Amino acid sequence: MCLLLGATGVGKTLLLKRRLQISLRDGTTELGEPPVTLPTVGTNLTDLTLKKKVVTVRELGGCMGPIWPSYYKDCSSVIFMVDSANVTQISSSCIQLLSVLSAEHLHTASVLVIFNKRDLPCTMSLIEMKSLFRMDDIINSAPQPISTLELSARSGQGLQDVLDWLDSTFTDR
Ligand SMILES: Nc1nc2c(ncn2[C@@H]2O[C@H](COP(=O)(O)OP(=O)(O)OP(=O)(O)O)[C@@H](O)[C@H]2O)c(=O)[nH]1
Ligand SMILES: [Mg+2]
Repeated sequence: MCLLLGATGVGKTLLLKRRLQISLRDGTTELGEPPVTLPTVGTNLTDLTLKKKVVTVRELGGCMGPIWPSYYKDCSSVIFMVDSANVTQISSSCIQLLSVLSAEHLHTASVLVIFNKRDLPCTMSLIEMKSLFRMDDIINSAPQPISTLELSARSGQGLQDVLDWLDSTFTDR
């Protein structure tokens, strides 16, 4: 089981919908306009078919933040998503990420931090976002292996890297 976490509106549901679209189209054609998403109130379970496995991803709505920890058991990997175009959310996202990393049940989980919405003109670069998050310090002090990626769930750019990360994470186990 992989948990998909992040503040409300960062693009978690769109990421899952895009992935399902790609698997239906065999990854060959343009994705087109993004499907409509509504804020996730509760959780959203999606089975993703990877190269070697089917992995269940559980999105937890951003509005569920206070009860995220009740889903941490039995989870082997975590994707934490950030909206790179929303500067007002950076500090709260950083605190949320630190709290996820310090959760006892997640100490052995593999973690991917995704900086989403790279298609927007106001988005900060990966280097800027990592520096604002002090990502190098976080990576050095956290018990988990942490990877970072840039994504546009809207255009699909970077989506293959997310799938490759999931593939390698679930193949190694
Ligand atoms: N431009 C742009 N918009 C995006 C991107 N990803 C998501 N969005 C938009 O952001 C809004 C929120 O996306 P959701 O996927 O519903 O966000 P969420 O993280 O699931 O939010 P909660 O379920 O409330 O936690 C929607 O209007 C999406 O179309 C992106 O990469 N680029
Ligand atoms: Mg959602």
